[in-house]
Amino acid sequence: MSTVAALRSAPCIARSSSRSESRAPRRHTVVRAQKVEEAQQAGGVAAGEARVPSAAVNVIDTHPVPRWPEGIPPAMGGHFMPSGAAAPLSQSRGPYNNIHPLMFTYRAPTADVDVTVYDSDFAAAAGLADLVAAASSAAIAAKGAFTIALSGGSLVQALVGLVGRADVDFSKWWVLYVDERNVPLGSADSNHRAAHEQLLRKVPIPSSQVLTLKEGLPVAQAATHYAGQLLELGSGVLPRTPDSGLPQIDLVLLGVGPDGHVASLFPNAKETAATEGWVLPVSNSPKPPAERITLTMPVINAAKQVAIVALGKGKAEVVQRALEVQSLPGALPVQLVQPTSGKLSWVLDQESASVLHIDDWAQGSKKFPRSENPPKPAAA
Ligand SMILES: O=C1O[C@H](COP(=O)(O)O)[C@@H](O)[C@H](O)[C@H]1O
Repeated sequence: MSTVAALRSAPCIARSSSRSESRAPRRHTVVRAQKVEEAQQAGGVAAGEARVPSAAVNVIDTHPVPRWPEGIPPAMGGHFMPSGAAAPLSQSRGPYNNIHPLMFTYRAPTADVDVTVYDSDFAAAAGLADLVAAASSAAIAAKGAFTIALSGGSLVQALVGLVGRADVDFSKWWVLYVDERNVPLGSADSNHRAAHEQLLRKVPIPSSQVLTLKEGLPVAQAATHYAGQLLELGSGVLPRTPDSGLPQIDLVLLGVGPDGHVASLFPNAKETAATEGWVLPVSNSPKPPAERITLTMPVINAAKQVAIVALGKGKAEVVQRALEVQSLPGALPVQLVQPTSGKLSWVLDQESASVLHIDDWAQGSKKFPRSENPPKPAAA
């Protein structure tokens, strides 16, 4: 197995075997992540090898045409031939050759990814609470405030582990929404309502520090208004990234839909490809309700830390696709979540991780697409 393949498949894996009554889950590190540069320093990868398709997952070359003289990278849906080389670029001129190839691009991740598998959803909620508490303490120590962006959907149920945490200074929190449905805040469809019921009403966060959607506006105006609220926070609470001037949220908590959507960034939607703007309107969400506002992918990726929380059997398939099968860019928005300089963590439980091939990762044998992997030798 080449080092390249090993590195491509080497997020930091930890399995938790916490008992449900324990707040601090026991963890057992199975694989330690190794950054490309570290491997190069250690002589594991020749400098030229860290190119496309490279040691990093989700890399797409964005050079002008001809872009992939050695074939479409597996990250773009190309595949390996039995020799191990990428399949050659197709010359066929089918009906789809008007697709704009640069609408979606993947970047090389700059940081390690860690994946933690907890024994149960309860243990995952406790682990998530630890992760949030640590991020909160670090931010408050650094700037006296903590900004956290919450998703809706099933994620909010995993936030219950935060209730009653005496080590968290909720008075310094600023709560934003990763996405929100353009409905009244009291609606059963409102992400704010769900977060309020599960967490916000149970912890002492000042209500003025919870940034909610302005009700009753056309969706485009609602998005602009929400972006305005973020701008008004000022850089003491919400610093800007030095290079791009994007807001740097301390912690973004994402759920992931079975179709791979995160926030309200849906597969192959134009909002998912947006490279500018902080908050966008979505007027035709394939998942009801149709009208939403959403942070953009660049804002999500500018965060100091991002955690993707996927729990339960219903998430098993998308988790496996996201972590083990490269999709065409944009087809699985969760694969576009690659913090520019921040850390990315996956929080899973046994059910959502049930179809992952984690043992293969430890051997560094993961190759995309999964079906191209050689069969494992039968156990003696
Ligand atoms: O519509 C939404 O869906 C996603 C995923 O929700 P889940 O219930 O399948 O976990 C969620 O993350 C997003 O915030 C929400 O608006």
